[in-house]
Amino acid sequence: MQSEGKKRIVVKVGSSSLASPHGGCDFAKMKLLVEALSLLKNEGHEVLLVSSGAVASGYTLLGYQQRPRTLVAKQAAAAIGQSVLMQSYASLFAEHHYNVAQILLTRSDFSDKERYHHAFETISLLLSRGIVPIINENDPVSVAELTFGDNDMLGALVSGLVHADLYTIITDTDGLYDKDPRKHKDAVRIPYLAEITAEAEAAAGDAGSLGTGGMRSKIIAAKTAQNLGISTFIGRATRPDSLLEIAAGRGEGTYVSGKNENLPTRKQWIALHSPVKGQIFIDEGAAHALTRDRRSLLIGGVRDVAGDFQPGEVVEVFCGSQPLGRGVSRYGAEVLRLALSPQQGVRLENEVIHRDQWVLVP
Ligand SMILES: Nc1ncnc2c1ncn2[C@@H]1O[C@H](COP(=O)(O)OP(=O)(O)O)[C@@H](O)[C@H]1O
Ligand SMILES: N[C@@H](CCC(=O)OP(=O)(O)O)C(=O)O
Repeated sequence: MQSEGKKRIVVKVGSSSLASPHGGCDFAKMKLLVEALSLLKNEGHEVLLVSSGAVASGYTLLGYQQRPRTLVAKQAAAAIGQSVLMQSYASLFAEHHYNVAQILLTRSDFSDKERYHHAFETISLLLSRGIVPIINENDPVSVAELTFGDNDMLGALVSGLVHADLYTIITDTDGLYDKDPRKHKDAVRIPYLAEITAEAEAAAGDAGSLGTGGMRSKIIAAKTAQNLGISTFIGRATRPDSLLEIAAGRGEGTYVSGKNENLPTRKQWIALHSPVKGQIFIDEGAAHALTRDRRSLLIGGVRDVAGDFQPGEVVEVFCGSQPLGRGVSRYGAEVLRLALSPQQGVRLENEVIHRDQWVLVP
């Protein structure tokens, strides 16, 4: 538990803020970043770093002149660059008397409930011992992550996992502009977003030469964090005290407010990570009970069942063609089908989905 005014902050840093434009890591940029992170820690905040830059730091050592395009070359570059990054972080943090730990994750580590839990336990112990966890995608073994994925989303999911107070995305631009500032001189910065509108999403464009996802992936990640109840900041860290300013709400960039309360871990897993094994179709009365009255789903409101799920697996719930949310079904598909058949006369003692095991679509 953090003491009054002390925050748990996840800081995600993009390749553009760590690597040199011609490949290899930029030690001056990393030194400044580590100083800024250490100042946060000196003030008693808990800090987790989600660091990109493995591919950008490794490709020249692999013998490439430019960032490689093929998946295997990116993976090999990441394998080299990741160890270069960690060596640099370890020695730079040591100057401030802090130790670091490396955690490499893939999406499948989140969808497996046990691995998800272990990641949480490990990170929690590291934080309680004052260590700085440094997290990246496990690029050499992940497939989708390197081609479509981005660390902006990984940072949002890690922020949810550890119930962060603030998610900070450090990039080479001071926030979201109404259009890409690289292409439009008259672009205007948006300092605060209460809601991520379609307009804001449309304004956010692609990456610069070093990054992967561009501003668009940052906005999508901020939307995920928002739905998990976590506020996000997007901007630069150009001075040692930049992160302190950002944590105090005075950063120059874009703040996106978190909606409602932090979503409990169990519900985060259902909403974002669980494999969906089937569908349950319900009538309007049951839809009201679930969405408006926050009640559990009873068999009386179930109209149809699709898929072949087992008890305890996650299903999507629809009213007609409208997706309403996801929940853990207490019963398997087979039993539910028997209960829906008037000839079988099977009665169910309990609710089909308990309200504590249910999340609405955002
Ligand atoms: N509307 C926008 N506002 C701000 N930046 C934008 C916008 N659209 C596109 N960008 C670009 O997104 C880039 C940041 O994304 P990216 O290169 O992926 O960085 P990182 O490596 O930090 O993840 C900026 O350099 C900027 O040019
Ligand atoms: N995991 C990859 C980075 C992927 C990524 O999202 O990069 P960026 O857009 O710079 O945050 C790496 O370390 O090179």
